[in-house]
Amino acid sequence: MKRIVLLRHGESTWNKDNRFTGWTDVDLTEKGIADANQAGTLLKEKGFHFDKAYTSFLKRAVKTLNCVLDKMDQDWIPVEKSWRLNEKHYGVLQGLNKSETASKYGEEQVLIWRRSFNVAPKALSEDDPRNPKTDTRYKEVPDKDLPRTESLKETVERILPYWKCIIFPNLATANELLVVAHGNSLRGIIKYLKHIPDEEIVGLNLPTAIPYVFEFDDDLNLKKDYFLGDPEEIKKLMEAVADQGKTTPDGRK
Ligand SMILES: O=C(O)[C@H](O)COP(=O)(O)O
Repeated sequence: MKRIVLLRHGESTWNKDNRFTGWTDVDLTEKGIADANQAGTLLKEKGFHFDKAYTSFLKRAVKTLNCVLDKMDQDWIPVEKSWRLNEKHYGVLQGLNKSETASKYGEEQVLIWRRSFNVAPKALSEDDPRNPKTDTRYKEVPDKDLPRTESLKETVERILPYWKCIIFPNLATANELLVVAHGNSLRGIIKYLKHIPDEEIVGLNLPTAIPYVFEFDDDLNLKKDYFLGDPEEIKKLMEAVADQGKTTPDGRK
């Protein structure tokens, strides 16, 4: 049996503030660090031994990975970072509060921006200081590949070459791989792995720092997938993520 664990980063400062983040490079909160440490402890308890780990160019994912590996005493394993594992680019929504955006444009519209497959938010203008072309970390990436906004479809299109050519082929020799990334970049990978139809992906919300295990047989066919943790608790966490796009995200009337 071979396993790949997908892990969304721990709580970030903009998760806490309920802001659209995308490619903005915000840090983990104290809680986010604690969440990441807890995920590492759980993975260690469950006996995982990763051959290699992958993460994005964004510090909330990189730091989560570092916490996890430290808790597992596996700091030494090879780690590869790729811009292709970055979060979905949220265009001009980046920095806006999700509830305030729902009050202004409606919850339905925010759901489309957050969870639909085909719709992308309005793109950053070329002269916007947040345009990734001005960020030195992406200097090796051809400008045509650098997003100013993305739908989930476009996010999947930039991730899949990396998944198919770099990550997945490793399972031929490795037994266990870890991928630490983001809510929507991981939704894209999960959609691909589980053949989730476009119209059903809207219902998938990933909680922060909960390991999601994918088991493959020796012919690399997917056999089983499951979250590590209490199913009731995970369901509540997923609902809370979905509710972030409501006008009253904490359930107040
Ligand atoms: O970019 C973001 O805002 C988060 O990483 C994911 O947000 P979402 O759950 O609103 O897509």
